[in-house]
Amino acid sequence: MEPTPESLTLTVLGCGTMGVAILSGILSSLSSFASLRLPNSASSGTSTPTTLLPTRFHDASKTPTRLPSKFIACVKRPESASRVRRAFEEFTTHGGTPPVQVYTGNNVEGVRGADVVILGCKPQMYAELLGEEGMSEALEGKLLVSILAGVKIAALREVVHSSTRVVRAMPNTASKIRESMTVISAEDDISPEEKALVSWIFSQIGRSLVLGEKHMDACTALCGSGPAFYALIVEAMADGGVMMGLPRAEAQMMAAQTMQGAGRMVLAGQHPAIIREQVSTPAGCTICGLLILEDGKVRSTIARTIQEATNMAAGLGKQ
Ligand SMILES: NC(=O)C1=CN([C@@H]2O[C@H](COP(=O)(O)OP(=O)(O)OC[C@H]3O[C@@H](n4cnc5c(N)ncnc54)[C@H](OP(=O)(O)O)[C@@H]3O)[C@@H](O)[C@H]2O)C=CC1
Ligand SMILES: O=C(O)[C@@H]1CCC=N1
Repeated sequence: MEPTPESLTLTVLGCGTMGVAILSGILSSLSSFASLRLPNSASSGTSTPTTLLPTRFHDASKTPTRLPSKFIACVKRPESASRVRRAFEEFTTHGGTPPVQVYTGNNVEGVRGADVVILGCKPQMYAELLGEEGMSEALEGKLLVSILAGVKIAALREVVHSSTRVVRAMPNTASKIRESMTVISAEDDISPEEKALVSWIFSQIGRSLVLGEKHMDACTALCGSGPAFYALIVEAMADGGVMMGLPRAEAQMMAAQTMQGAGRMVLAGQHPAIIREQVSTPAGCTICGLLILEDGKVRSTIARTIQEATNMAAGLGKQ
């Protein structure tokens, strides 16, 4: 994927589980864009974003003028570099160009080559990474998008160059299949073009919305940790099916597809309480099951799970 004059280089500084998920989602989005491009636009030598972008969630009127088309991933260990390279193999171009350049132990170089940097290390490590010799200069004038749980914009600003703009985003592992829910938080120093770029990036890999930073810890619990919580519920539903004689694989698929269906009905505008009432036939089996859930305080347990995970998220990243 050759960069064009309008294109940007995106570096993921600390490319582990989330970095790979985000880059895979973006690469997958860009490859479906490439396959959708009209022949004459492909031969014109330009890659100006058009409404042909295959984004389910992006408002085309807010497409930034420059989009990422070159990618760098920074990791610490050589074995991670091999894992990251393997993860992106499927996006290798016909000419054999690797879709992502992987840097090991050379963060400053990776950031120097970037226009936009996604910070994807563990929360406790940001000061070490951003404090490396030469890093402040490498980040000068650039946009830094932190996906770190619990680390505030003000804390990040303290360790970067004064001209670096900092945005927070909280995506989840479903970025990889372009079904993330990402919450973005930015302050007043971020230009409309930069906001559009961050929204574009995360709308390639799912839905995104903007909220004030005071909500970020709750969003971390709900969106960031959410896949783990829902996975536990899917397992529990499947276990119930297995208990009643269903084969495991089929029970798991039924549980996951039914969860997706319920979620999509809510996204389509149905209130969860209406969904619940419509399924609950008088004297039927659904109301019987719902009462068991209420007896087990499942509603309160799940709500308190978000409460506790939010409190925990708030404490992450403390040195
Ligand atoms: N996991 C999740 O579901 C979510 C996580 N987050 C946040 O995303 C961040 C990353 O999480 P996750 O992807 O799970 O973590 P990982 O541990 O999988 O990834 C961290 C990455 O940072 C790299 N790294 C560590 N030290 C350095 C260094 N000195 N130089 C360069 N790279 C370095 C690691 O490289 P190496 O492998 O070589 O050690 C690794 O690739 C966290 O801050 C977390 O709060 C947010 C939403 C969801
Ligand atoms: O558990 C964690 O700390 C990270 C942040 C959100 C999801 N995983």
